[in-house]
Amino acid sequence: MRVLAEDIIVSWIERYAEKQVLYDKERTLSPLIQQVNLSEEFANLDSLKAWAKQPDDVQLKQKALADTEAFRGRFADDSYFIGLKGNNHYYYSDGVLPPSGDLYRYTLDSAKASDDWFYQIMAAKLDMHLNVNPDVELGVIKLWSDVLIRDGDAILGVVGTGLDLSVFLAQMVEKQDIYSAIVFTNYEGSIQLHKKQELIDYATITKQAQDKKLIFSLLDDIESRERLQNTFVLAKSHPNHVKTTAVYLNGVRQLASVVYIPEIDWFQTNFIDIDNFLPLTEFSGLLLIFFVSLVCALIVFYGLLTLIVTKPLEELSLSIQSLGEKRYRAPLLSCFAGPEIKRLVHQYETISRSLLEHQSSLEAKVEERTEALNRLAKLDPLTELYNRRGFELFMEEYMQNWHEKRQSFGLINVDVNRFKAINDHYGHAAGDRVLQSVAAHLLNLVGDQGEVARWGGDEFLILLKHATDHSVAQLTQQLSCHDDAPVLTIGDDDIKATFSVGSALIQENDTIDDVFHRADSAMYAMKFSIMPVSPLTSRQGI
Ligand SMILES: Nc1nc2c(ncn2[C@@H]2O[C@H](COP(=O)(O)OP(=O)(O)OP(=O)(O)O)[C@@H](O)[C@H]2O)c(=O)[nH]1
Repeated sequence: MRVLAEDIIVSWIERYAEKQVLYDKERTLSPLIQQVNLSEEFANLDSLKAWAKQPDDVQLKQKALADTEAFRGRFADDSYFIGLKGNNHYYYSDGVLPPSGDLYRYTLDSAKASDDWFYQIMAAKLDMHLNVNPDVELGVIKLWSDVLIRDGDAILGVVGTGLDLSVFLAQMVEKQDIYSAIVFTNYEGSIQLHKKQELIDYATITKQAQDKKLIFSLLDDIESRERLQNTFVLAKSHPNHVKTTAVYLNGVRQLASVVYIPEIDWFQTNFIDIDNFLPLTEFSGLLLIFFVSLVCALIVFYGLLTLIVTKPLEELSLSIQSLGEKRYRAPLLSCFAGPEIKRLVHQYETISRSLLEHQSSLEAKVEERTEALNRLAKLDPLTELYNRRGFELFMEEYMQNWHEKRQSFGLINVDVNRFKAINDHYGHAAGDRVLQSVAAHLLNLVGDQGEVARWGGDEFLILLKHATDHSVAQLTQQLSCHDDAPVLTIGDDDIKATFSVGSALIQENDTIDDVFHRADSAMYAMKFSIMPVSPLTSRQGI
């Protein structure tokens, strides 16, 4: 805001100051410029030049003074002065003839400081010079326009007229409306017009450099002085155009606008206190509008960002999370989602779908394998009957049904007779095949009336559901009957597998062990009763 404000002020001041210079030229400075022009015309009077060449020639003097007196009325101050180099005489005329009756006032003396201006102007060959100088002899302070009397390269003297300084100073105070200071300086920066008269550098031409009151010394710091000096150089190269620079004056940051006025070889410098002239508070309305606009823009930006980026990414994140938690939910995209995000989500969906398919096929396979392993863990690999572990699960289930639903069951213990002898005689492989045929035989007998298991070695167990004394006895009878025993042909031999069978029916307060032991004991009772009469093969009659 500061930069903006200052830009506005600077460009405004530049325009204002340019206009003002033109205006000042017309109004304030035009009398001065006019006096300078008149002084130049005055210095060119032929009779004056002729007299100046021979200052002691009385006739030439009379002729010249007649012409200068005729000219005097054209000067605003109705006065003029003539200083002749030839005899160092100083003439002054303001319409009042001195008692001597001669316009001669005194003789200039190069040794006198008050007369130094005369010799300096000629030495410096300043064709035109404006000078604020007290006239000690006459006791007045005037703004003098000094012009050289020349005859070709030869300098014959200095003429000019004075203007009342107070008129200019009054006009400057009038003009000082928006400015903190208006300063007119000569070509080297000596202050010629200033509201504070004590700052005016009187008779600057005759002073030593260190004694001059320069505008630059008014400034607070070296940097400001250098900036103003550079601006003077710049302004001189662009006459009548305002050049600006920021400086510190009286502890305040000010904008100095400098313009060079070639007609009088002066600079006009106007200082303005920027902060005071246009404080930032003036911009508070603008600031408020800017702030509200900024907030609105941010809200719109946030909304768009949310719609285009944040929301779709959030959806994507939720979807990824759901994927990790195995409850996949496809991301829902609004039509505002950015094209890049849509592309990203689309790619994510493709990948996640294939991942899900792969995962579900893997899971199915794992489940299948687990089931197979579970089944295998409960099965006897040789006979494919339930093994001890699988059968125990059934025993638990049957016991539970007994306790909860009073479903009775019977347990039948079946042991192959003399199986060792089969093994020993026909070999282990043959023994395996006998066990397999026994298993098939038992399954066939039991059917869906119960479960069959290989308890270990050549020992099998049967669980008979909804059993009664009768059904248990009937099955036991069937198993014990040697005529119905399974026969396996190995080579020329038919091997008949006969069984020792013991059974028990669940009784009140029985544990499964009780039932098991009763059946086991019954089986052993039978085994001991029939041993060792059962034949190994039907043909051998062993
Ligand atoms: N071929 C084969 N033999 C087995 C298997 N498991 C156990 N056996 C054998 O079965 C035989 C069982 O012997 P015993 O317990 O004495 O049974 P048995 O010879 O029928 O004697 P009794 O029960 O008194 O009639 C042992 O020789 C075991 O090595 C098997 O999976 N396959």
